[in-house]
Amino acid sequence: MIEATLCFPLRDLESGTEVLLIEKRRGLGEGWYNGPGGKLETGETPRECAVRETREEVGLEVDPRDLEKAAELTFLLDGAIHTFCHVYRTTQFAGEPRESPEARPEWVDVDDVPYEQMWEDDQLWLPHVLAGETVAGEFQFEGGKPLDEAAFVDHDIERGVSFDGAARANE
Ligand SMILES: Nc1[nH]c(=O)nc2c1ncn2[C@H]1C[C@H](O)[C@@H](COP(=O)(O)OP(=O)(O)OP(=O)(O)O)O1
Repeated sequence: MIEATLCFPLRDLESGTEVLLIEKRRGLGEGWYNGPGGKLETGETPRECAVRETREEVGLEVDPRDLEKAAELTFLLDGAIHTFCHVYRTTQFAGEPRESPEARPEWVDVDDVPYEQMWEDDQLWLPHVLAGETVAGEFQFEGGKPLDEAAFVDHDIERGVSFDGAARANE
């Protein structure tokens, strides 16, 4: 099982709230929009991974304490857990987004997210994450690897979950 993260930086403008998305240039979901993120490295906590990936992919500095846990997503492929993903949002960050070999960053109005150019499951959970809610979701894919070529067949979503338990405070 792969453990991974996604991070959604948010900024408030007079015109509304924007989220920093990336157009992914390589790896799983290449060519699609997502948040900065990636796989945990050995010995790393999910928060540390989200901070590192956000720095590596778009050059923003985030303090792990400013990351708000927004979702836990389980992606199953042919009945087995393929990826467990920790999702964070933050309104606190330093620096200006810049391109990297992995990602092209783009600020997007939260009401104008390009769901048709994203993982099919994103439209089911990301609107809640961007609205400040918490989500636990399970998403089933079928048809063999890789996950981004498999068919999205079923899902189960719980909203308003708590991630504040002592054991999970640092996740
Ligand atoms: N169904 C799905 N919906 C979604 O929104 N993001 C998904 C997803 N399945 C995987 N991801 C994300 C989670 C994680 O951020 C990323 C993992 O992709 P990769 O395995 O290609 O890792 P990356 O290459 O981005 O990371 P590193 O290799 O660790 O730099 O894809």
